[in-house]
Amino acid sequence: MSRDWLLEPCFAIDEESRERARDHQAQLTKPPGSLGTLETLAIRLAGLQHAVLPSMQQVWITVFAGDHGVAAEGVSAFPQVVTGEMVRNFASGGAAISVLARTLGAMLEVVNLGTVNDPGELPHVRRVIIAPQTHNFCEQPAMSDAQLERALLAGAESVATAQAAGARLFIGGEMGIANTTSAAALACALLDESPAMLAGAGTGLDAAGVQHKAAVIERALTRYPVDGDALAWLARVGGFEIAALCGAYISAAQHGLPVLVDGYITTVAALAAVRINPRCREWMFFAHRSRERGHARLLAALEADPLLDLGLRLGEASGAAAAVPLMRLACELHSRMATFAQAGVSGA
Ligand SMILES: O=C(O)c1ccc[n+]([C@@H]2O[C@H](COP(=O)([O-])O)[C@@H](O)[C@H]2O)c1
Ligand SMILES: Cc1cc2nc[nH]c2cc1C
Repeated sequence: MSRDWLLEPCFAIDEESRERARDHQAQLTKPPGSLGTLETLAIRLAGLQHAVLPSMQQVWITVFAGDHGVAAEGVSAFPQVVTGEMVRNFASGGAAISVLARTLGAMLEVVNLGTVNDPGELPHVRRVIIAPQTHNFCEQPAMSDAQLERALLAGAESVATAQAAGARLFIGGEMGIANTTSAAALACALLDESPAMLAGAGTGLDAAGVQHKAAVIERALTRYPVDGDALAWLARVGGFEIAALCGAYISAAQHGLPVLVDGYITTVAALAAVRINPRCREWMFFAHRSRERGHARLLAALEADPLLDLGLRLGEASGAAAAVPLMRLACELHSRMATFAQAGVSGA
């Protein structure tokens, strides 16, 4: 299986639509710039969607789920069986993201990439079982190159389905017990940062638990050569769902579909995607600053200014879903407000 597709160029941004959207904003009945980020969101989206009046009606959410061998190191507050149990909960409509997606009228897909207690065939769950879990990366690389390529491609497949369904925004979420350990290890490798800076409480570790988690990451990282690109590090310490998100972000940018990045783990996947194909950064919006320690450092590395800061640390695309109404409001204001001329209001 090839990975050459990851380096294909990203879709062109329509600068003319973006500039016409900027001019349009200047004519709306408000002091210029007074709607702040609600203005710049609409202007950026115009360039990305190739439309002076962008739309945020059709939103697609994929939650990628996978289990992690490093869970055996006692790095999560919850047992590993929760990953598979939550896949079932996503499917039956009881999870936070199920409620959020229904409320937003967003399409929700779950991709099971491998869970230790496999919930089997379920409605709205696509099965791309790579293995029951990754290897414990303290002992051996988390996955083989072939497994990495399969996971990256699973992300691209979700983007293709989203686009065929008419989505104007792609949201990726994740579910995987111990995946904050995997994400932190990957971030430490990519940013040359210490585990103490980037390892946090995850699902709810206490201070001693976080210290243990940082020590596990420290020990794991010393197993591997210091060099290596983002793909090498994804295979060494990543997760199936993190790799799938990375593939989705790159594919979305290549196919002209803007993405809204969720929380800590998804931001690490976004960082890996940008390292692999830097122009995909232009297609990313960042939803929120997670409570997880290190997220601010990751956002800074991506020069990202997230829309919300609500103290969320759930994952499963919940923070991104919470930011969708703001993106919708930005589009509605942009396309429905009266201009000074239409309303007979005097300009400055
Ligand atoms: O997205 C976040 O910012 C976030 C922060 C902390 C935890 N999580 C979620 O919690 C799970 C991983 O936590 P842990 O402690 O098992 O590594 C995983 O399913 C994530 O979706 C997510
Ligand atoms: C219950 C539960 C739900 C989640 N959703 C995303 N990560 C999660 C982790 C746990 C533990």
